[in-house]
Amino acid sequence: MAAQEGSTRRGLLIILSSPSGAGKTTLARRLLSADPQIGFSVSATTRPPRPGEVNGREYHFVTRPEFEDMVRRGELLEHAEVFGNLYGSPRTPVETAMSGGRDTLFDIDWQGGQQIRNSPLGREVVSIFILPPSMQELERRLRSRGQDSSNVIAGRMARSMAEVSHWAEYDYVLVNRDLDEIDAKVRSIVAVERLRRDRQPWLTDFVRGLAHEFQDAR
Ligand SMILES: Nc1ncnc2c1ncn2[C@@H]1O[C@H](COP(=O)(O)OP(=O)(O)OP(=O)(O)O)[C@@H](O)[C@H]1O
Ligand SMILES: Nc1nc2c(ncn2[C@@H]2O[C@H](COP(=O)(O)O)[C@@H](O)[C@H]2O)c(=O)[nH]1
Repeated sequence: MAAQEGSTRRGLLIILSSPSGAGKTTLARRLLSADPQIGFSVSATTRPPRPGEVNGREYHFVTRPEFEDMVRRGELLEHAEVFGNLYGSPRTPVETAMSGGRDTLFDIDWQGGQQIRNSPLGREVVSIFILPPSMQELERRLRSRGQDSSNVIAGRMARSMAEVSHWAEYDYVLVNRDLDEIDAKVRSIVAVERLRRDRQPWLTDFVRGLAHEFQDAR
């Protein structure tokens, strides 16, 4: 029987990083609603919830001791301290999705990106860094989000170039000027990455089938 297209592909790990406020969360929501093959990695964090955030949807909100227990038990694929809070990506949902051929989207900082890239799962990583069109626009976006105090916004702006300094570690780097434009670019990246030869293991059997057919016809 002919090999089935996509039958044994491992899911991609799509990592989005950027300075805070450049638009990762907004972009992630768009991608997830447009593509049912992609699931979101819901991080654990010790940060308190923002208005409207729901436990288990945006984040798993945990205490510092609970987070440290998760680290000790090896339950996190990566973890890092960002803006004074702990954040980490739970391992089990990602591994389950990967082996079921479903892709996972991460909204994580450069430290998390580095850890996953350097892990045994690194082969399946597609990493995308999002730049703001200008620092002035970045600050405007942080303010317009209306969810952080002036102090928090000042702290995030102060650390923004430290995050940007890791841009060259990523496979793709995009400037988020227009949401429709960047959304289309990210979707193209995902589509092309799914088509890489090493992500289509069924092709080996398919080509073997072509060879048999060729022999039989001679
Ligand atoms: N292309 C864009 N043009 C104008 N506003 C945008 C654009 N992209 C995102 N925004 C707005 O900028 C604000 C910050 O975006 P978002 O929360 O997605 O950033 P983020 O990178 O996820 O930040 P954080 O790292 O803090 O979670 C939001 O109010 C969002 O609506
Ligand atoms: N290394 C990780 N970074 C993470 C994770 N989840 C989120 N983040 C990053 O933290 C900052 C701040 O996020 P916010 O929701 O408090 O604005 C942002 O850069 C996120 O990408 C994680 O699991 N690991």
